[in-house]
Amino acid sequence: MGSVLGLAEGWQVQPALLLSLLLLLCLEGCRWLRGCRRRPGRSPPGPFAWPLVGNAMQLGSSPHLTFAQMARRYGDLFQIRLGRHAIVVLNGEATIRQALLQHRAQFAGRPDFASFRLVSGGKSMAFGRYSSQWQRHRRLAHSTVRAFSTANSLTKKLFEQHVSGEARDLVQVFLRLGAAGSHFEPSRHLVVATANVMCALCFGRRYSHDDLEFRRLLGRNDKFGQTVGAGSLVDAMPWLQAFPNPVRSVYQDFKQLNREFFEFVKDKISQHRATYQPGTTRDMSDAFIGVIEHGELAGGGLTQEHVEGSVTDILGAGQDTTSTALSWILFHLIRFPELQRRLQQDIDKVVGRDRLPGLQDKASLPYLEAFIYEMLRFTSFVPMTIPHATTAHVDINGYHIPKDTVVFINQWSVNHDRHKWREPGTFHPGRFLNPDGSLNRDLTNSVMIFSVGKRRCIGEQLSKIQMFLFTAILVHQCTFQANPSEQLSTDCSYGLTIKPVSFTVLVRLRDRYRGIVSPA
Ligand code: HEM
Repeated sequence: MGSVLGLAEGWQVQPALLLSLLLLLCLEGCRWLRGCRRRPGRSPPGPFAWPLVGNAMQLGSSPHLTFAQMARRYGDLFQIRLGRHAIVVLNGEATIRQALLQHRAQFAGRPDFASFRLVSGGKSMAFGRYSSQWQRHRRLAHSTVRAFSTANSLTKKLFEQHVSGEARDLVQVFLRLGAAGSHFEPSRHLVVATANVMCALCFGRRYSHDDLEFRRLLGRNDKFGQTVGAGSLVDAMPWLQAFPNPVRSVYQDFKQLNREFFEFVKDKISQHRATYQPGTTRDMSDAFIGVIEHGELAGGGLTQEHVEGSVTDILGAGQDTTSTALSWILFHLIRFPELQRRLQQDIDKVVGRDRLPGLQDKASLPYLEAFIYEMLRFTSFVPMTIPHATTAHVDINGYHIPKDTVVFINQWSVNHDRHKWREPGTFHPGRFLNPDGSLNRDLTNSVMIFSVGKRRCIGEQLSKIQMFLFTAILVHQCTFQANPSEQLSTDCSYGLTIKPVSFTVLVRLRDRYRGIVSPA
């Protein structure tokens, strides 16, 4: 009955819909013909773009791979169209560095996308357009992140304690879940663990792994990434919102999850405002309230809502990325048991069995660092940066790019460049070690996953500490095994971050209980 009614209603709106589509098609056709006639000689090359949809049908399920293929044909800088947007795609280390470092300000914009305006209550720094106010916002966000993590040895120690506490808790959760020798899905617990690290910094509190409301709040990271990731059709083809289709559903989920996430943060910030005491900084929320509402930036263009915007940005960006990194680390530990054994041997030799690994051990564990860098390179799990836009006309590689052009930056292409990496499709941590076993810093620095230039990630140092400590503590305490009834596949779901398809693990405590981590 419901479906018959639905069909009848559908038929009533269809003529209007068809008319609008036809009109759009005509407008697109005119624009396309004009473009063909007027295309200046120095426009970047690129594949033929169809009216209305442009190159949308060619992107496939992994646009970064498609772009790398297109780069072989058109060069490292080429142009595509998605719906009504001309998009310049940058590939390869030289071209990306030239754009983002030699023309920093010109490539530091963000597109004026409707979805971007919804993030963090419309006051997002990460998705905000480039301006002098944005620069003040970014400086403040960056210095606040540093002040609670790597600014000096004291803040570093405090941060280490937060991460180490979460890693210990995670070991207990894993041992509890695997107590009866059962396999379980680890990813959602990695999300809670990393979100807890960020909640400790932002609000001075953490949540239980069993807190269903917290888990629900964090459980839709994929919908966020599918909407704002490069190649998303949500903003490129706004007319897709006019009738039911998968793009519209993803966008509806995106709107709701942004609302809920922002409300969660807003609630915490209002509690902080109510109990705020000048001169006392309990956490990042207090730090933002202090500077924006009571300090030197009061009345300086950043408003109260920038407090909520900044904290939402940091909490959102901080948990999705780092938890995805940890998922890929576990994935590679079970995929390559021999590498896991080598990591355990190294850690046992340096740390012993009577204490947990800490940051002081980092310099003595080059293979562990190499393993993490190889995970970053191999997966390139933020394959494309958040889309950029040009803030002015710019000439690069002999091509002219007009102001306000959307720019996609293909980090994956840098990490899988055959001229730079031997067998880039092979997982081989040893590539990052010098012949004497030390870490090759030049090579680790050239892995591109945090972007470069004015939009470079502000959480890089903080997340590197987390990746090291979580991995070291998990591997020191536990052995991870794949589920023999599961085929481990390197397939992944594409978005702003690419995630492994769901997999389960078996976790065993390595030693008898020695009082470091309490038994399950
Ligand atoms: C392994 C973990 C992480 C990776 C791989 C990563 C990667 C990235 C990338 C690729 C961008 C986009 C840069 C661009 O558009 O050019 C970015 C931006 C950003 N990241 Fe991260 N990130 C990570 C962790 C974090 C953490 C822990 C935080 C929080 C402290 C954070 C906060 C941000 C913010 C606020 C931006 C926006 C910067 C801007 O637009 O100026 N990220 N990150």
